[in-house]
Amino acid sequence: MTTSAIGYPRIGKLRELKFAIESYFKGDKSQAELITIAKGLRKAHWQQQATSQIEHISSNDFSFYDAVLDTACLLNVIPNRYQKLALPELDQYFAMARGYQGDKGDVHALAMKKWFNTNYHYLVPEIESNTDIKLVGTKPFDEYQEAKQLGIETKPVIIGPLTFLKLAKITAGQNYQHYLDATIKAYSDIIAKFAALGVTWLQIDEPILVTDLNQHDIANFEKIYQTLLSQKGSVKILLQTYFGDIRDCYSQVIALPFDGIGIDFVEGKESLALLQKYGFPADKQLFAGVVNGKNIWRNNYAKTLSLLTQIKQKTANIVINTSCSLLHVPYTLQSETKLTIAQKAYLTFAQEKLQELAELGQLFKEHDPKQHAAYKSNQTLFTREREGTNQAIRQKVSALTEQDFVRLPEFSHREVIQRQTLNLPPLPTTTIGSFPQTSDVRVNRAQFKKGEITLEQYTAFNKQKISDCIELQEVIGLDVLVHGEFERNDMVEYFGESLNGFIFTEKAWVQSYGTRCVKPPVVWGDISRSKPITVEYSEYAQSLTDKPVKGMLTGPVTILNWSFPREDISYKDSVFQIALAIADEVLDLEAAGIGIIQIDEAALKEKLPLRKADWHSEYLDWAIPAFRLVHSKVKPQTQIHTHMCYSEFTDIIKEIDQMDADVISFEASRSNLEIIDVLKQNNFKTEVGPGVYDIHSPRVPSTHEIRQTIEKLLTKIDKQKLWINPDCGLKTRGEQEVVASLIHLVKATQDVRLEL
Ligand SMILES: CN1c2c(nc(N)[nH]c2=O)NC[C@@H]1CNc1ccc(C(=O)N[C@@H](CCC(=O)N[C@@H](CCC(=O)N[C@@H](CCC(=O)O)C(=O)O)C(=O)O)C(=O)O)cc1
Ligand SMILES: N[C@@H](CCS)C(=O)O
Ligand SMILES: [Zn+2]
Repeated sequence: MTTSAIGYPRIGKLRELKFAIESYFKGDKSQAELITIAKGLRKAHWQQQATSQIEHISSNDFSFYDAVLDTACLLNVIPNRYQKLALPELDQYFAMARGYQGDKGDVHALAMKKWFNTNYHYLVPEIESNTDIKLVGTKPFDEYQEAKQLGIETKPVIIGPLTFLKLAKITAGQNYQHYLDATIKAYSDIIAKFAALGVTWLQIDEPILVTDLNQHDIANFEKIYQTLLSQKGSVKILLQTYFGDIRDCYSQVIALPFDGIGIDFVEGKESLALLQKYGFPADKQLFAGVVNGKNIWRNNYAKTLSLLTQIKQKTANIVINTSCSLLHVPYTLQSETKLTIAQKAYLTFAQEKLQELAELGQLFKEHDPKQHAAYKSNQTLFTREREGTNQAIRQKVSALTEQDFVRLPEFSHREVIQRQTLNLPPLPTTTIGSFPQTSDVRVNRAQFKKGEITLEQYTAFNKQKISDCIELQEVIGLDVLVHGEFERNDMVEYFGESLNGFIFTEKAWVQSYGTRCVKPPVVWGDISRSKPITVEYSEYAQSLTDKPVKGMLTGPVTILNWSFPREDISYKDSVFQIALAIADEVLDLEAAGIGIIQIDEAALKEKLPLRKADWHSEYLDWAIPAFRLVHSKVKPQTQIHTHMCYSEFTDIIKEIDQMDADVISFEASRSNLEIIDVLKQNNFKTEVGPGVYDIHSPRVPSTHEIRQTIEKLLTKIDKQKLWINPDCGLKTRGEQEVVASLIHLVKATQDVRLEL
C-alpha cells in the first residue's frame, strides 16, 4: 500500500516564508536571500515527507504568493498593465499579487477570490484579448530538479487546464473556449518537458470537477485530456480532484487513459456511491483521499479502514492519500506547548497527518489490523466521551422557537426609525472596523501574553490607541466611527479566546492569502459566554465622541467557518450555540448605549456547498437563521450592520437580504463592482456599502478614482441606501496609506454630496 500527499504547507513551520517575503517587500532582504530561504523550506518539507515514508511527495506546491498566480505566470497570462511596468520578473509577480504604486507606474492587483470552500484565497488570472497563452516559465521543472538533487523523486503538481481556464477572468465578449487550443498546447509542452526530465508521476489538479459542470465543460474536459493523454509518453498522469465528489463526470473521467485518479472520500459525499455504481478500471491507481486535509481531528482508523475495505471491493490499486492539500492545516502539534496531552491526542496537523497516512497504509496491509497498537490506541479516543458538554446550552438550543429568529418591526419600519434616530448625512462614510495593527499594537499584546506587562498596562495602551483612532476619524471627517479593534489578534481567534468551549494554539498558522496567515481556534466543547467580551472597549470609544461608534462583533457563521469545527455534533448545533453567545453580547452592547452594532459575517459564503443542489438543505437553512438569531431581540432604533469580505454572493442575494441586517458592507472594488447590478435586479432591501477601494493592496486610491466609483454606484443604488466605506478592515495596511486613503474617501463623498 503506497501513500501520497496532495500538497504540503509552504509558509514554514514558524512562518519563515512570510517573514522573508515581507522583509523583501520592505527592502530589508535581497532577492537572493529570499530565494535561499525558500529553497531551505522546500528542502525541509520534502525531507519531512520522505522521513514519514510518503511515496508520492509533491513538488511545485511551493509558492511565493499563490499557485494560481504561479500558473498564470507559467502560461504567459500576464496582463498588459503589468508588462508595461517593465519590472524584474519577481517584482512583476508581486505587482500582480499586490498592485504596484511607484516610479514605474500605478496599477491595481489582480482580483482575489476564495479558493473553493476554503479560507485560502487565489489570484484571479486575467486573460486579455491579446494574451498569447504558451509555456514561458520554468518553476515546476526547476523545483522538480531541486528535489531530485536532494535525492527525492517527487510528483510535480500543476493546476489543471480546465480549472485554470474556468477560474480566469476573460475579456468581455469572449469565453474560455477561445483559449482552449492554446492552453492544451501549453500543457502538452509542460508534459513533454517533464517527460524529458524523467518525471514518473505528474499530478494535475482539477478541483473544478467537484463543482456543478454543464455538458459543454465536460466535453471540453474530454477534449483537453484526450489530447494531453495521447502525448504523455512515459509520464504517468494523476488527475487529482478534491473538496467534493465528481458526480457530473465520473464516468467520463474513468474512461480516459489516466494512470491515477485522485478522489476525495472525505468531502465527496457521493464518491463511494459513484465508485460502487460505475466501478474503477483495473489499469489505474485510485488515490483515495481518506485523511482529512482541512480539519485537525485525528483520523478514526476503524471508519477509514472500513471505507478502504469497501473501496477495495472495486479496486485493489489503492494509494492512501490526503483529501486535499495539507496547505489548509497547520504544520505540527510539536510546536504547541500549552495544549494538554489529552487534547493533543485528538489532534493532527500536517506533520502528524503524514504519520496517519503511513499508519493507515500499514494497517490496511494487515490481516487483522485490530490487533495492532496503532489501531488500539487510535480507537480508545473514539470510545470515550470528550469533556466539554454543557447541558444548559444544549437545552437552550433545543428550546428555540420560530419567534427567536424574527426581528420586529420589519425592515422598512426600522429604516425610517433609524434615519430619524441616527440623523446621518446622505452617503454616510464609515470603515469596516480594524485600523492598522502596527508593531506597537502587536508588541503590547505579545508582552501581555508573555506576562511582561499587567492587564492594566495592556488595557491602558489599547485605550490610548482607541482614543487616537477616534480623534483621527473625527479629523478625517468620517460619520460613523469604529474603535479600531486594537485588542484583537484576529476577528475569530479573539472571540474564540473569549468564549467557553474553544481551545487555541500558539503556532498553528494556516495561510489565508499571500503572506497573511490565520490561527483558527478549535471548537472543542459546547460554546457559551460567561461575561461580556467587547463592551468595555466599545463603551470607552463611544464616550470619546458625539458621533456614533459601531460595536464590532464577529457573527456565528464566520466564527464557526474560520475555526476548526467539531465533527461529533452538527454544524447547525455548533453555530446556534455560538449565535446564542453573540446574541447576549449584542444585547449587552445595546444596553451600554451602542446604537450601531456591526456583526461581521465575512465567511458566510465559505462553507456554502459547491453544488447548488446542496445549498439549502446542507447550509443556508441553518446559516441564515443563525445570523437572525443573533440580532432578533434588539430595539428598532439599534442599527445592525453586517460585513462580508467578498461579493461572491450573487447567487444567494435573496438569502443575504433575509439575514435582515439594516446595512451590509462588502468587498466589491477588486471585482469591479459586478455585484451592484444584481442588487438592483433583486430589489435588495438592505442598505449597502460596496467597498469603494481595495484594502488588500498598499496603493492609495485618488479622490478622483473614488469619486468615479461612487458615481457609478449611484447609477444603480438609491442614494438613500448607499454607504461609503473601504472593502474590508484596515488591519493589514500601514498608517500613512490608511490616512491618505480615508481622506480621499471622505473628500470624494463630500464632493458627490454637493451634486445629490
Ligand atoms: C478578513 N480575513 C480573515 C480571514 N480569516 C480570519 N480568521 N480572519 C480574517 O481577518 N479570512 C479572510 C480574510 C483574510 N485576511 C487576513 C487579513 C490579515 C491577516 C493577518 O494579518 N494575519 C496576521 C496574523 C494576525 C495575528 O493573529 N497576529 C498576532 C501576532 C501573532 C504572532 O505573530 N505571534 C508571534 C509571537 C509574538 C511574540 O511572542 O512576540 C508568533 O506566533 O510567532 C497578534 O496580533 O497578536 C499575519 O501576520 O499573517 C490574516 C488574514
Ligand atoms: N471588522 C473586521 C472585518 C474583517 S472581514 C475588520 O475590520 O478587520
Ligand atoms: Zn472583510
